[in-house]
This record gives sequence, structure tokens and C-alpha cells, in this order.
Amino acid sequence: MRIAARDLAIGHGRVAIGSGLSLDLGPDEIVCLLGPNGCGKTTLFRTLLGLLPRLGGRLTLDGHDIARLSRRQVARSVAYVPQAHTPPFPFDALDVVLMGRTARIGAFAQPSAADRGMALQALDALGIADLAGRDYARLSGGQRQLVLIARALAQEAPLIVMDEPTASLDFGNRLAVLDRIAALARPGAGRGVILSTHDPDQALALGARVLALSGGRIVAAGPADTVLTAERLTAIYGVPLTVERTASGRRVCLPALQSSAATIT
Ligand SMILES: Nc1ncnc2c1ncn2[C@@H]1O[C@H](COP(=O)(O)OP(=O)(O)OP(=O)(O)O)[C@@H](O)[C@H]1O
Repeated sequence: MRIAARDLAIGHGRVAIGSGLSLDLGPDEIVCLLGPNGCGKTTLFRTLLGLLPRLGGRLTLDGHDIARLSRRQVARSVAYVPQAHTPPFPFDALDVVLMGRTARIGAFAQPSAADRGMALQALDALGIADLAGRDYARLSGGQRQLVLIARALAQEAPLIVMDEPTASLDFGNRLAVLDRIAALARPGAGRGVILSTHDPDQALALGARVLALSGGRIVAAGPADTVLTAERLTAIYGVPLTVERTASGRRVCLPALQSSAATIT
């Protein structure tokens, strides 16, 4: 399964947010979408999921125009992991994961024992089977994020779109979630993941392909190691940054803060 966008234009109503956007995602690939606040990352994701109409260009799933596919057909191929918010109603973590089966069994059908088995398996795959019977609203942010990723796994969609999956997580949970994302898209697993992040180091750590959005355009596309240069990151984020190599050979992004040069947008 592959999702492909060509010369895509995105926006809300008639207000264009971005144009000329091209991307590809297939099995065993991780793509990191980078870009400053408000550049259109969520808008792009909602367009990829068929939740927002595109304003132009082509968008296909295995060659089929997404606009011609039903919500259910898209949901069987592409799962969405939103940022973890506290739900207004009490749900067990297992119930939340079972919601991922809706694309398979229909909105009003009762989940079968097999569906519950799949949901438990998804929790287990993320190392959180012990959370199944816990109240979702009372879980930590990191645990909730993992439950939402389990929901995407239970959906059995080969492509997963994650909107800032590590936002609002503490350092340890951020690393734990990142580690699970790497495992999801490991070679041979047959899954592709596209995630947005505000942390270029995550793209470097995942060895991901990068798409950098800025000013409504893709300003960089390619392997994180070659695309994420100090000059480019400085241009994207508007603050001086350096990229350095650690003793162990990893590239990391560091701020070169000069208080007068940094402006909040
Ligand atoms: N429902 C909406 N109707 C109209 N404009 C919207 C709507 N949602 C977002 N926008 C605008 O679209 C632009 C892009 O927003 P979007 O949420 O896609 O950015 P983002 O890159 O995901 O931002 P962030 O990094 O802060 O989460 C912003 O200018 C925002 O104000």
C-alpha cells in the first residue's frame, strides 16, 4: 500500500495553506514532517486522511484517487494517531483500542471475541497489555499516546499518520514512544509511518526521510542525515542552529541561541 501526493494544494475552505506538495509513503518507511507552528502540518495530514478536501493536485492510495474512496476504505489503509487528549467520557484503555476495529466491523456492530483479541494483541505489541482494564482518562500522557498507537495497530492499516506523537510528553516517555514508532516501521513489518514533530533530532534518531514545510512549500525533502543541515534548519525555524556529530557518530541539532536573534512567531 502506498499513499502518493503530487502537486497537492491544501487549505481550509478556499484559503490555501500550502501548494506544490509532493510526498510518498510506503511499507517499511518513516517520514518526519517538520515545520514551524502553523505551517500546515495538521492540515496536510487531515487532507491525506481524506478528512479535508484537497484544493488541487493528485492524492492516491495505491493509484486510486482518495476522494473517490469511502471513509471506511481509507480507514482500512491509513490510521490516524491524533495527539492524546483526555476524553469527556470514561473508557477503559481496551475500549479505546477496540474503536480501531470500527473500520473493520462497522460503527454499530458489536466487537467479537476475535476483535477483543486483536485489541489486546495491539496493547501487548506496545508493551502496555497491563493497561487494558485501566481508565484511559487516568493514564499518563505517555501511556495515553501508546494506547492511541495501539488503536491504530488494531485498525490493521498498513499506513499510520501520527500528529506530533511526542508532544507534551516528558523526556522518558518521548524516547519510549519514539522507540515504539521505530519498531512499528522496522524492515519487514510492512508498515509505513508519517509523523509530525517539532524536534529535528527525532528525524535524525529515527533515520527517517524528512519533509520540511515552510511558507506553504516543501523546502527540503530527503534522508534526515543529508537534508538537515544547520543552514536549512536555521532558515526553517528562524533561529541560529548548529548540527554536530557526537563521539558515537550520531548527528544532533543544537541551538546557538542569541537572544536578540530569536523571535517568537
Ligand atoms: N479549521 C480551520 N479553519 C481555518 N483555518 C484553519 C483551521 N485549522 C487551522 N487553520 C489555519 O491553518 C494554518 C495551518 O494550521 P495547522 O494546524 O495545519 O498548522 P500546524 O503546522 O499543524 O501547526 P502546529 O505546529 O502549531 O500544530 C494556520 O494558519 C491555522 O490558523
